Amino acid sequence: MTVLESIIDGVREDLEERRRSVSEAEIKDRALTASPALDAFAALGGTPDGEGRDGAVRIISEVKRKSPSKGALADIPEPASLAKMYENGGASVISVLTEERRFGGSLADLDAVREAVSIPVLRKDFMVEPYQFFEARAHGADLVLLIVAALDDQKLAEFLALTHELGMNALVETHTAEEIERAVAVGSKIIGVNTRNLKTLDVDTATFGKLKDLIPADRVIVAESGVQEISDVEMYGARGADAILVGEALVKSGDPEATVRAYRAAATAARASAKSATGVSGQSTQ
Ligand SMILES: O=P(O)(O)OC[C@@H](O)[C@@H](O)c1c[nH]c2ccccc12
Repeated sequence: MTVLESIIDGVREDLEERRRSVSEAEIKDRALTASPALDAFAALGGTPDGEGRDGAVRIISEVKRKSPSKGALADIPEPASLAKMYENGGASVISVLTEERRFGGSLADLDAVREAVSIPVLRKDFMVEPYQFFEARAHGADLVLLIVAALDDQKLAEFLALTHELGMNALVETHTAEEIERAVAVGSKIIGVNTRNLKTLDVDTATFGKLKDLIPADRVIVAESGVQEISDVEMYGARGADAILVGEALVKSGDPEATVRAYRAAATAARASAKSATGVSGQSTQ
């Protein structure tokens, strides 16, 4: 069994427990009466036809207590105040892990962050049942994560449609050329390349540059995972990331606000200079 499969087994068990206390009818009702979702695609710099982008590299800042690969990262007693610091530093989206067993997150964290910030919020979890999409919306999420490696084509299409019906966007996460092809084919507007392999947990940040050109330029392209220092965000920016998802480096930083600000500026500058060096949109010479 891969790590991903064993995480999903736990997610399903926890989900059945929640379903026993809040029925599907009830959670649907809460989803449909929640205040409307914010436009995460626009917040990440997306435009309808890919034209007129401003060239800024956005930072998706994550509230992450622990992970299966790294163990405990940070206590985060107040996710709301961390999220507020991220927002003040210029984050474009806040990602909140809601998976409990391996990542120490919860829907209560999502509620707290939603209350605290006015930018879009991503519910970061392992989405395997329609119930979770209603739940995400009911708890104020604007964006959900869809992990291509965890879904067959039919589920991917079904879940993307449900996400859009609920007024949300999806960050569709890939790790291989084949997964990118599937994400593109289903019409994903926001596509992430996770440089961490969720089956083995190995990180190789070069994966982003190798795969990025397979994603059409009218999609919002997100580099995910593996940022340790500012040179990593510069590399992702130079390789043409529209946005970068950062967890560990921000939760461990003594000054999350300044770190987000510095990452955004450095990635944007690196992207601009790579672009002017080659004359080709967002590509480096390698
Ligand atoms: O802490 P990092 O290396 O900056 O990674 C953040 C984020 O990309 C990572 O948390 C992540 C990416 N995809 C996921 C899927 C599920 C859980 C977590 C993730």
